[in-house]
Amino acid sequence: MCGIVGLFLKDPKLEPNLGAMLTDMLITMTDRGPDSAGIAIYGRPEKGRAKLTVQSATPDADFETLAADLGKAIAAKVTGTAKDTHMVLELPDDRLDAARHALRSLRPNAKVMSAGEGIEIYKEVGLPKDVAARFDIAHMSGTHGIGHTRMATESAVTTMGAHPFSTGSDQCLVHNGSLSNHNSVRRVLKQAGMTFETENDTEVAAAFISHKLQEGAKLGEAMEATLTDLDGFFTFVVGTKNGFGVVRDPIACKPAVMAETDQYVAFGSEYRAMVNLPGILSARVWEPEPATVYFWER
Ligand SMILES: NC(=O)CC[C@H](N)C(=O)O
Repeated sequence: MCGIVGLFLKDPKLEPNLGAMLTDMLITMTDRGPDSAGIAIYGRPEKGRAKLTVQSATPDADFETLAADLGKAIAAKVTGTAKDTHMVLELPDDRLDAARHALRSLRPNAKVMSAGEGIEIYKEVGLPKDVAARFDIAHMSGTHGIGHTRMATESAVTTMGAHPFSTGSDQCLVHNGSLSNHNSVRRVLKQAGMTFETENDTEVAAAFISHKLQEGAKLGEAMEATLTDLDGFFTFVVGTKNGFGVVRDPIACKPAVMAETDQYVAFGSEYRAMVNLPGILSARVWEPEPATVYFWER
């Protein structure tokens, strides 16, 4: 099981409703994954600024002076917005690497959920309705987003084991299925310098795509490579700063439905995730083909 939803907006008029639409879609998929839930939201990037979303199990202690401490450490203006166990830190985009580095010594127990110009990732153990409420996802606006509700197969039920996984700037991936060769792919990626936070198979898929993108591949090419190099079952939905992609393994036993109108492209593990979207009754609705890469970029 596991439930996936995704929404890539073409019509800017829908942007204020992105969080509300994704929340509704994800809650519909609750019975596909009771363990943990997460959402990646891509907001419109602000020129010269970047965002670092961090999570802490002890937010009161860790977040109170974090923005000021980080600002001092990297000699730049840093602002922080806390939501429950997560905090979004905004800082100059050329100080992002320095900020990640400083965070490791300033707050050794804080975890980086995502980094980039547009992306924010919120994920925790729990049901979609509770996770979405904790982070007030329904009031977030943005250009595209991806949600996931997990029934664990490959690693422990923890915050870091929840999807989406982000292994590169403005990148994320969610997965329904299980990979049989993730340990050997992880070894190869580690040798190439990629680092991992969990024993999870999906994190390997995310890092595989990030590594291909770092090597200069386009999103479509990186996703195509999963079909030859990753073994097992998968439906993947991938997000980048400007793009949104879907790919299923050649057997495609993990369900997937897509819908497209002039206003959006939507993904659901099942059609019922999309029933409340505007104009769904006249949308083009189809099942993505096995071993076929679909992607949209602005
Ligand atoms: N049920 C699933 O699709 C699980 C996805 C992935 N293998 C995980 O454990 O996180």
